[in-house]
Formats: sequence, structure tokens, C-alpha cells
Amino acid sequence: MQALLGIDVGTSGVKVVLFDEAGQPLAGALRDYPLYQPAPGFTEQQPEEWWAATVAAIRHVMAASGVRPEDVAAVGFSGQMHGLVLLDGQGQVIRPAILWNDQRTKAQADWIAAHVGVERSIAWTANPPLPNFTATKLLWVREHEPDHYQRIAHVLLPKDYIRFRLTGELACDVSDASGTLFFDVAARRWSDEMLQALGVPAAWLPPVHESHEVVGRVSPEAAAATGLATSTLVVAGAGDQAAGAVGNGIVEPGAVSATIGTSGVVFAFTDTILKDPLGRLHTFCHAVPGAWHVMGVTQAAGGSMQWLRNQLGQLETAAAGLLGIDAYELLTQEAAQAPAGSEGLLFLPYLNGERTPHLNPAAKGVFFGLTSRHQRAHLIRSVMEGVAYSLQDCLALIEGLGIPVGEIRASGGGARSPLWRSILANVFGRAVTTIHANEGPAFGAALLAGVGAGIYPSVQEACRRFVRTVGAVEPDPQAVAVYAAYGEIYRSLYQALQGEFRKVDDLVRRFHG
Ligand SMILES: Nc1ncnc2c1ncn2[C@@H]1O[C@H](COP(=O)(O)OP(=O)(O)O)[C@@H](O)[C@H]1O
Ligand SMILES: O=C(CO)[C@@H](O)[C@H](O)COP(=O)(O)O
Repeated sequence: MQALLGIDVGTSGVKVVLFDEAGQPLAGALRDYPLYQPAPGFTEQQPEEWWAATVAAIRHVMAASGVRPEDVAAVGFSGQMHGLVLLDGQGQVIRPAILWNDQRTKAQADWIAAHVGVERSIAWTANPPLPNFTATKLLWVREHEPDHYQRIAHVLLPKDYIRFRLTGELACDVSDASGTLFFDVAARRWSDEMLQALGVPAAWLPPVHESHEVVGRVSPEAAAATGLATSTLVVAGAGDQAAGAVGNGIVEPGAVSATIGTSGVVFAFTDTILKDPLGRLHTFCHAVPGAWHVMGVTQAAGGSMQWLRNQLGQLETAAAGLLGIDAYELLTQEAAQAPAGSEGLLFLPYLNGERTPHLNPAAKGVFFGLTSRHQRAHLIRSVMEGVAYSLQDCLALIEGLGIPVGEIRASGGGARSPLWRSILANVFGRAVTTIHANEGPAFGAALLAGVGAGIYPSVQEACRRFVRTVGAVEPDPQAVAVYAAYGEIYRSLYQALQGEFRKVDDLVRRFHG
């Protein structure tokens, strides 16, 4: 028996799952780590805490599965994208990682827009400069922390740091590299033009591979720490959205997924490179050779529910432990008591600014339409509905590029909720399915590992064999009409409040920054 290990270095924690050759999970482990917010708009994590959590999760999985270490054929990675990890010449981490949802780098994104130009940025990298992308984070360090900047020898993405600890190899893959703004997405290699224009040494960036390619083996030190064998291969892996798409079978034309993780993403496969002229959708390499994808991103999808749970769900959080279910289940059960449309209560999920379609890091979250009639159930449901409207904004732009959209596959933690899936179906006005497995990007990472180890002939073939859709939810015409009507107001609210978001942002910087 050969086993495959998928490691997903997520935002809330690391998920490690061991699968057999037939894609069946043998054992899994989740280990959380903290997210630090040292100032308004800043989000950081400690790479050492990712590694400690990964080691603990791998040890747990190996012990729980009883699989012999030498039977683990290969490891594949998935990871939160865009985060900046800086290493010095000795391979030591220089400062905490600056994450994908950090909002501090608007000035650096504006600087790139002014000095390189949005059009040239899209021509060279397929994407406009956005605060979320790694390049702006590196420029921020250059400007604000020159001592740190001078020590840089290597720039890595989050999962690639974990691979470095596991193998000693510096490497990246085409899908994750696409989210740095240093990458020529059309040619699938680092962009000399962009690196030169930004004055960033190309030598800082690691070699780039297709996602299934083998980049090394587990090192003796990492084998001692994790319990894995030094014979185990390690493949390049993918950014969490591309890895999740592989796990969902989004590897052929017409396949589209909607993921509610901490962020929310609508993801469509493309076999040619397609770009939104205004850069509102990301155009990235897929984890499938010769393929690309477009995706729209909601900054705080599950993140909005997490915020609500933390602020209003202390009782549920305490009770969940006793009842053996999670707090989100209790909260979404309560949301089901409010009707579709939440009796006129609307939520704009811009708690961490917004990417698609507004590209505005200063956008703010809003509850609109509150009356004394509204109860907690309405608040919870309106958050779920607001996230769905935001994903619908992403879907509309994808359809606007002429990409065919059939049924939509829902995934991520939020898709565990049948209510959220039915809200998605009614807001999209389309059938929404999920897949049989709920290991998400870790499953995709393991399939990529299987291709790299030669167990499966291709990523598409692995998906054809192992990915099954289940649980189709059809849209209900009455609810579709309700959401179409409220959706119009949702969209007009951003237009009405855009100026106020900017003013509030300035005031927060002035008084609380
Ligand atoms: N049972 C549930 N019902 C509704 N939402 C859920 C449930 N479980 C998790 N979630 C949502 O999923 C999010 C986490 O999704 P996940 O895919 O695990 O995220 P990430 O990969 O970003 O860490 C949570 O923030 C929460 O909003
Ligand atoms: O920023 C993006 C994609 O562009 C996010 O997908 C991050 O890669 C992490 O998101 P979660 O998986 O934690 O929601």
C-alpha cells in the first residue's frame, strides 16, 4: 500500500490528511495557530508556529493511521497565498509573515500603479497591483524596516517555508507564484520586467515548478521531527485555491467552484489565459500544466461568520464543546429561523476591505436596514446572505468574460452548512453541489503528490477517478426573486457609501493608527 500526505497551511490552522491510493482518508489532524493584529489593518503570523503545528499534526496523523513511514510515497502542499516570508542567509526568519488579508500596503500598491502602471502590470503579470499581493508587502518592508530589508536572502510564500523546513529545498509552484505580482503568469516564470521595475533581486526568489513536480525528499532532520521517512518525495503543491480546485475536480472547461473559507472565492478553469480588463478578477496559473484560472475573491467570507461568532456567539462556543458540535452549527441553525432576505436586513462583508469587485482596501463592513424587529437570527442570516451576494458579484464578472458556467461546486468550511449552500443556490439562481470528501485543499494537495509520485497519470485523471459530486441543491424560484430584489440594494449600498469608507479610514488612521 502506498499512502499520500496532503498538508494545507491555512489561515486559521494547518490541516494534515493521509490518504490511501484510492483517495480515501486514513487519518487527519487540524492544529490551529494565532493570527496577530499588531495595528489596525495589520495581519501577521509566526512561521515557526506554522512549523510547530505542522510537525504536531503530521506526528498525530502517522500515529493514528498506523501507516509505516516508508509507505508514504509523497507529500503535497496547499497554502494560504500571497503571504510574505523573509529569510536571511542562514535560513532564519527575519520578521513575522505579513499575510494575504493585511491591508497596510495600499500606498505601495498605489506606488506600483503610478511608477509601473496598471496596464503594464497586467501585461507583465496578468494582474494589477493590489495590497494583497506579495510584492507590495516586500516594498512596505523596504520602506518601513530597512534593517530587515538589508538582511533578506530569500523571499518565500507560506507553504514554501514549510516545505523548506521539511526538505531544506527552496521552491515555489506556478499557481502560488502567480499571486506575488512578481510572476509572468502567461509564460509561467518569474517576470524579469516586474522584478527590474521594482528593484527586487531575482536571486531572492526560489525556483518555480509545475504543481505536481517533485522538488525534493524529507530531510533527515525533518524526518526525526515528524516521524516521516527520508525516502518520501515532496512535490511543489499549489496555492490553496488551486489545490482546493483540484480537490473539487475543477480541472476541465465549464467547471466552477464557490469556496467559503476565511476568504470566499469563485474559481473557474480556463484553458487559455483570460484577463478582466479592470483586474477585478485574478488571472493565475492553475495547478494543471498548460491551464490557468480566473477567480474573484471576497476578503471576509467565512471570516465574517468567524467575526460574528467571536462577538455574539460566546455562549454557542462554550456550549459547542459540551454538545460535541461546532458553534457555527448552532449559529446557522438559529439563522434558519429568519426568512430569505432577513426581513430587509443587509450585510456588506467588507470587514477586511474588499477585493472583487471593488479592489478597495478601505471598504468597511455594514449592517443596513436594522429595525427593532430584527433578532439575532436575522443578524446571522444576513451575514450569510451578504457573503453570498459578494460571491455573486465574483460570478457575474466570470460570466462577463464569456466563461461557461454550469452547476457550481461549493466547498470550504462554510459549505458544511446546508443553509449556506441553499442561500448560494438561490442567490446564484443555479444548482449548487458539493463533493463527497470534505478534506478540501489537503485532498487536492495529496492528488498532486500522487501525480508527482507516478501513482496517477495526470491531475485530470486523478480527479476523474476520485472526485464525486453529492447533495445538489436546486434554486427555489420564490427565494431567487427575493434575493434578486435585495441584491440590487446590496450593490447600490457600496456605491452610496464609498466616500464614507475612505473618510472613516482616514479618521481611524488619525485617531487610532
Ligand atoms: N458548520 C459550519 N457552518 C457554517 N460555517 C462554517 C461551519 N464550519 C466552518 N464554517 C465557516 O468556515 C470558515 C473556515 O473555513 P475553512 O475552509 O476551514 O477555512 P481556512 O482554510 O481559511 O482556515 C469559518 O470561518 C466559518 O465561517
Ligand atoms: O487570498 C487568497 C486567495 O487570493 C486566499 O485564498 C488565501 O490564500 C487564504 O484564504 P483561506 O483559504 O484561508 O480562506
